[in-house]
Amino acid sequence: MRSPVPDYLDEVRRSCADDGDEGEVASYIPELADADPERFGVAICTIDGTLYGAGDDEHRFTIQSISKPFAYALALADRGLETVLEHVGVEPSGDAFNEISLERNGRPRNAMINIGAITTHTLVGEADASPAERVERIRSGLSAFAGRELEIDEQVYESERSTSSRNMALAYLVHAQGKLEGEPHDAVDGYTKQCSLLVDVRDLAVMAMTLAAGGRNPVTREQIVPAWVCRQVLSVMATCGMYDAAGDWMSHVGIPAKSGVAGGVLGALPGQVGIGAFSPRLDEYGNSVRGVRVCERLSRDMGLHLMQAPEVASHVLYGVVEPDADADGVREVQLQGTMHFAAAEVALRELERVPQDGEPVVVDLSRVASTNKVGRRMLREGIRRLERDGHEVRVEDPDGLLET
Ligand SMILES: NC(=O)CC[C@H](N)C(=O)O
Repeated sequence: MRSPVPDYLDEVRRSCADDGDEGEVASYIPELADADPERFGVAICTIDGTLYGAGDDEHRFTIQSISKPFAYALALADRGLETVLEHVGVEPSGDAFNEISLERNGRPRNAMINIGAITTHTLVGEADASPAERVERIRSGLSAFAGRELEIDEQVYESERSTSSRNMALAYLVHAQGKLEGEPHDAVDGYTKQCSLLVDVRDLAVMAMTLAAGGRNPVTREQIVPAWVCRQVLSVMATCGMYDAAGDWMSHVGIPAKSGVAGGVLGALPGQVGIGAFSPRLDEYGNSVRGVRVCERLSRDMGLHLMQAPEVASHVLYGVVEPDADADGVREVQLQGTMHFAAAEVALRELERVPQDGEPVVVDLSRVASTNKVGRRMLREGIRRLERDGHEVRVEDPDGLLET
């Protein structure tokens, strides 16, 4: 059998291209104005590292603002949440990406808009790192997310550097507020290099899936940043990733995402999928028109909205064997599925129904696919209480789920 997924992705790409060619290629960075507006690629990466691509999926473009969540991730990993929060907030700005969005205490509102991203750039690496060391930490860190060595597009870098007065003004403003580490000029120069890293949509899909998989690159299997960092980054992406269109995006598409002015869009759905899309024409917010369309289609077709309530709790119980129905007369509670808080609560209610007759009980976990920390703790506590009530409890746990 040939998997239908590539055919589906091709079809999505084609229909999103057919839906019109609105939007304008970014031109405030002179080099970007030369981009071929018809280029259009899309890729998705699954949690086991399988990659599907369609269209111009190997065409390289500069990452631009999609570097922001990853630089934020590295800053969090290198300097810790507290230090990063002292310099950059986590509130949506509702403003355009290059606005002066400062809180009253002088802190940029979030790390997804330029003013916050330039500040975040200076927090990557050791506190006393030189500007060059910082850029290299970012280049190699983003490469680890992508699973290959990324390079800077020198032409785009030079082009943006020659027109970066606005970013320079933003950096000086943060500096004046005492929230910028180092010199404004170094911050903007390094940030511009960070934005000039070259990627294709396959890279974006892997980078997105790494964020969506708690920091483990699904292809290289390397743990790039701790899981708490990804949770923080995805939260800020969900609320601030699409600039002033962030609320509309979250309710409509429901996937934490980030766009860049070169035309890239990255979407990361926790635990499920990483999406990369690219097409240079931008809408009024600076988001790729076709990239946005692709994400809308994928979300709608595949049920990827983050706030779509999952069906879980009703399928926790595989069965209960009453003692008289079983030849050896032992009560058996058979569980299945994924044991997180809601599922374990259902399981505990079933254990609560076991009569206090001092008879042995089997808790069968052989059909349980996985547990998280909370699910494990709750099940262990249920078993402890059954034992305390005088039951001999045998736990069938062939995969050692309760031991980890
Ligand atoms: N939205 C973007 O992608 C902006 C990134 C660009 N390098 C800038 O700072 O203006």
